[in-house]
Amino acid sequence: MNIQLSILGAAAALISSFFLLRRRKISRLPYPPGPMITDMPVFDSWVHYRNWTKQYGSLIYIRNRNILIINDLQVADDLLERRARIYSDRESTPILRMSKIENINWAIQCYGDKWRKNRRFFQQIYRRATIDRFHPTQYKEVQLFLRRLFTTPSDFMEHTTALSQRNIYTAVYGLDIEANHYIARKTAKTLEEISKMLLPGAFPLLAHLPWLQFLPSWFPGCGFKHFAKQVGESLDEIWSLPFDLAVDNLKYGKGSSLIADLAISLEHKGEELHELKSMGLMSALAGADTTGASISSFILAMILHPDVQAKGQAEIDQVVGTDRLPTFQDRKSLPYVESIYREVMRLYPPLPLCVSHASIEDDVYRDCFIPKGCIVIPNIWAMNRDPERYPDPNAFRPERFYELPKGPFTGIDDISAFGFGRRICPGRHMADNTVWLTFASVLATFNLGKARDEAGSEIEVSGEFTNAFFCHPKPYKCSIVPRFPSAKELILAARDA
Ligand code: HEM
Repeated sequence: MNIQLSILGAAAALISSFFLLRRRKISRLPYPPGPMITDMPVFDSWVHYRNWTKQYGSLIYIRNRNILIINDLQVADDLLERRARIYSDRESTPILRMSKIENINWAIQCYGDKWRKNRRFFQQIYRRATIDRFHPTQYKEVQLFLRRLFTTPSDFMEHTTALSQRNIYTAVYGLDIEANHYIARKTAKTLEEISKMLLPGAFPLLAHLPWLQFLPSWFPGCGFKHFAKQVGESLDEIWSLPFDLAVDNLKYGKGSSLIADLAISLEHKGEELHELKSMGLMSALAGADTTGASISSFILAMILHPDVQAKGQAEIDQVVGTDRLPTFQDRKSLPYVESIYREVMRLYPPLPLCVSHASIEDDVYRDCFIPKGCIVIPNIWAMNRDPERYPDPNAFRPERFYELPKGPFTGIDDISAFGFGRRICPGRHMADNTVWLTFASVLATFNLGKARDEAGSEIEVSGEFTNAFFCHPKPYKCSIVPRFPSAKELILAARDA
């Protein structure tokens, strides 16, 4: 017995000295090049990060903040996909810990069993094989969107927000929730606040003086404590409120829903019930703004590129005709529309800096040392504008996908707007369907153009985007008119479809 113990002890000592020696050896390697930054840029940071490439290359390490910025798709693929075991963690900052939102918002949960269970549960609902279950909701909501565009075209931005929110509330909770509903407003506000917490440079004082978190909230400079607490309470509320409504509706015979049906079947399983509620929360939180941003960017792109719009419309007229709306079955026959979709997602990724990943182990890449605990920022915006991969990268040119030898219908994971590796967006099949169907249906029925002022002159569109965590067009004006007389009938007839 004693001999066995000594052998085990010797083996353990050998293994730990091996790892110690290895760490010493690899930590002598240089870090990837990069600047020393006191305050990280908060606005247009993806542009700043891309501009650093000229000086430091596409892999940039900020040593005093332990932040790695990836500006290149190949590097993202090498690290976040192929070494996903190392790079699938999230950073747990003091502000996030204070808000206690990690417990139910698993998009920011650390890589571990809890996150794994939540994600597995979520994926069962949104996996590709069963994603068609959402088609009826998607048709219904897109048709409602068309009718609203027809009735009050100048409110198109509100209609876009409503479409992306309603799609989730109807599909998951069976609730008829408009954008001005308390739940929708609270969710949008909470998301805005959480995204503030996720910005690398957003709480500079706390980043420099982390011990401030232990002082009371009335102490000068500690207002962030109150903010964090209030975000935690808001999140709790939107975690429960729509869920309770959906369950009550089922109990009192007012209608069933995906989430309520599952809740009944999981009634006595506490942990799974928790995951179910988080599934609903995460759908609303992660799914609405991102989808809305893509649709808004599409409308803007069509105004600015009437030639592209006309080509998309011509393809639909030829393949679908003018007496019905496009369906998912038409998708594979509409390569130019697909190319428009891919180009919108390339140029205007709603989350230009993805959601930061973090590493759980020391690593060596291209002869450089990347330390454990490193925050990894995938700069999707820069990757999608890489001139080697996309010549003339700032031009909106769907032909770059249309003219590919294999055509535009490559896998959904080729759209790098959805992130990477084990953290890749698990709602992407749902998002892909909603966004595509909206683009195709709008092209089929409306002409989008610049609005005109009272004197009849075109109102210029700035083409500006928000520049913090989310990237979506700033408010702009637009003219939306049915393409031909029978388009009006098509839009209104869809009510009974
Ligand atoms: C156009 C629409 C969408 C875009 C561009 C988008 C993009 C993203 C991105 C970039 C991430 C981070 C991935 C990473 O860390 O590597 C993400 C995560 C996530 N998305 Fe989406 N998303 C969209 C729609 C949706 C929808 C509709 C849902 C739900 C139905 C959803 C649910 C989630 C969840 C739960 C996560 C967290 C995943 C995790 O941390 O493991 N997203 N999304």
